[in-house]
Amino acid sequence: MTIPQQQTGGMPHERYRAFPPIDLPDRTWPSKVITEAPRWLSTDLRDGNQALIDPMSPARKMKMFELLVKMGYKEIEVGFPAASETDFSFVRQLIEGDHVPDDVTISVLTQAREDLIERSVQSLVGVPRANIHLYNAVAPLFRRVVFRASKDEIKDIAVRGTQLVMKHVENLLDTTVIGYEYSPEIFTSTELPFSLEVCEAVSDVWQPEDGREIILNLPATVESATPNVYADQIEWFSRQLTRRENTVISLHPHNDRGTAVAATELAMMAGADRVEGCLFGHGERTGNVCLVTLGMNLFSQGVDPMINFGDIDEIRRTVEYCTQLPVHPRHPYAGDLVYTAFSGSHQDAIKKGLEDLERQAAEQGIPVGQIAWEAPYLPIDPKDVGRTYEAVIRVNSQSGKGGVAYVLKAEHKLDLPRRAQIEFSRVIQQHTDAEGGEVTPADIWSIFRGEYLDRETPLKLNSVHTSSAAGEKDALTVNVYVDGEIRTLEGTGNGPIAAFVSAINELPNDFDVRVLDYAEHALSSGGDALAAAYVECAVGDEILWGVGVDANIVTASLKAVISAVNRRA
Ligand SMILES: CC(=O)SCCNC(=O)CCNC(=O)[C@H](O)C(C)(C)COP(=O)(O)OP(=O)(O)OC[C@H]1O[C@@H](n2cnc3c(N)ncnc32)[C@H](O)[C@@H]1OP(=O)(O)O
Ligand SMILES: CC(C)C(=O)C(=O)O
Ligand SMILES: [Mg+2]
Repeated sequence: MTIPQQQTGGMPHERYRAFPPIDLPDRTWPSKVITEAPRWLSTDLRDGNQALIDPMSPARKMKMFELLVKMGYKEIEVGFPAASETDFSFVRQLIEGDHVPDDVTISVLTQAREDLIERSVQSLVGVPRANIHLYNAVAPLFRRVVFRASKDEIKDIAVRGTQLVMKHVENLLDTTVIGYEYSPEIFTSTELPFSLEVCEAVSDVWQPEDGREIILNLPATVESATPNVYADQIEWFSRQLTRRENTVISLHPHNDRGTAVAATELAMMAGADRVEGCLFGHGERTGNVCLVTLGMNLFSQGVDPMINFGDIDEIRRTVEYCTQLPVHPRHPYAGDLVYTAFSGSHQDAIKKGLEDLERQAAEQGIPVGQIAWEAPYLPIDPKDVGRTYEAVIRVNSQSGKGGVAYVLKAEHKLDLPRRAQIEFSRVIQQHTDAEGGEVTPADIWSIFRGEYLDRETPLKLNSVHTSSAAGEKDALTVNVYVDGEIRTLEGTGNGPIAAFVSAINELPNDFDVRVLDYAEHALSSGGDALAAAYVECAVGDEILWGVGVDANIVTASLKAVISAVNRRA
């Protein structure tokens, strides 16, 4: 057999260069395990907002702020107040309206320019605690193209900016505790020793000590390497840095390569203390790292994210309202389809998994919600984020018996025997092949009723008169409509079903019925309980299942026999 040879994609890949590896042979992060949540900072109102087609109105910003507070974020970057009157007045609105809880620190971003720093500081008057966040780009490309400045001049922008922050916050210090964050923008594309040199110089100015931390935020402003490179950069930086005990190393990953979550997690393993990101990965270009995915990834590993994602749909709806952008239906943990299985083998495994959890819970006498989660294809229990199981299993042309059976059991308590499941799933398959698309639970129920419960010809049970033991045998008298005409039938047999079958086999219609299998179960408990009966019959040369539901189990069984007969082609 010849293996087909791949052809060149024909694109100009030679214009791009691989990112060189970091020389760190004794790296320790690959064998670390994340055991606690980092300090989180939400930049939804800054980096997220600056990248929206339609930046948030004050009302939308307030909704976002309230959501972030409610979820548990304690550090929130609320804007770039020197950028616009809208941003400035939103910060004022938060402070003057007393919207910032005591345990929440807001921060504002500024370039290292005195007028902008001064304006940013003014925006914070009256808040008990806030962080000023200053940035300047330090990477070679930016030094050459944007700033046209030498390394020393770039370092000087950072140093001077820090001095200016300290100068301008002087007047606030009586009423406000001011913290400081510095970002060497484009950290990941900058020579590590130079980033370190700039950060050390900034720290020399700020003078961190016990009770006076500095946040050094090391952004992947444009993600340009594999996640392991970011981890190496963070481990290298963290090891070299002086005053490490009073420095918070913060990550600010963007998602240009689609690997921001992975890069963040590896960089956390490499020693970072803090993570900046946005809900659902909003932010410039492909966005900032997604705080929902990061938090829920921790949760799914048994680590408390220190954020409440318990009503994921409400969080998603609020973010969609604020950003006016939709969350993808397959977004991890939150998308419409992420706890949904369409394909047959997945549905089968999920159904068995959920039943197994219920069995374990019953055995241990505790609610399912207290059992350690382990279910095929479902990394977390959808109920933990406020979803229900109803939406888990959905049926289309790729679905098998398990999904259909699951819907009938979950929605109508009908627990079909295995071969009946196979038979009914073929009925559904005919429907999906003919119509295409998804079959909703309502469709499934209507098809099921039409197929098994609602057919009334040629037979329809009118009433069961007697069912009594007659010696070894059961005797039965029933009134049945046969082709619309009422008839009283009598029969005997080993049990009421056999008696009924012998009676209908006496009819001139030549039904030729034999019972092959039988199952029954209660549908509900209590005085008005219903029972379901399933009978597999040979009717002439066809093998057919019938289903009957009734308050009386004997009547349910007879209805099931009639159901099978009426389904005969
Ligand atoms: C990676 C990030 O997300 S960084 C945050 C980016 N966010 C934003 O920029 C949103 C808000 N910004 C704005 O609205 C505007 O940029 C403003 C109002 C702050 C400033 O606007 P302008 O004064 O028109 O300047 P502009 O934004 O074009 O800045 C370019 C100038 O600032 C300099 N500059 C850029 N960044 C910085 C910085 N961090 N520190 C100091 N100077 C800087 C540039 O070198 C350039 O200088 P030049 O004019 O001498 O060539
Ligand atoms: C301002 C900085 C932290 C930034 O947003 C980035 O580098 O992406
Ligand atoms: Mg950013």
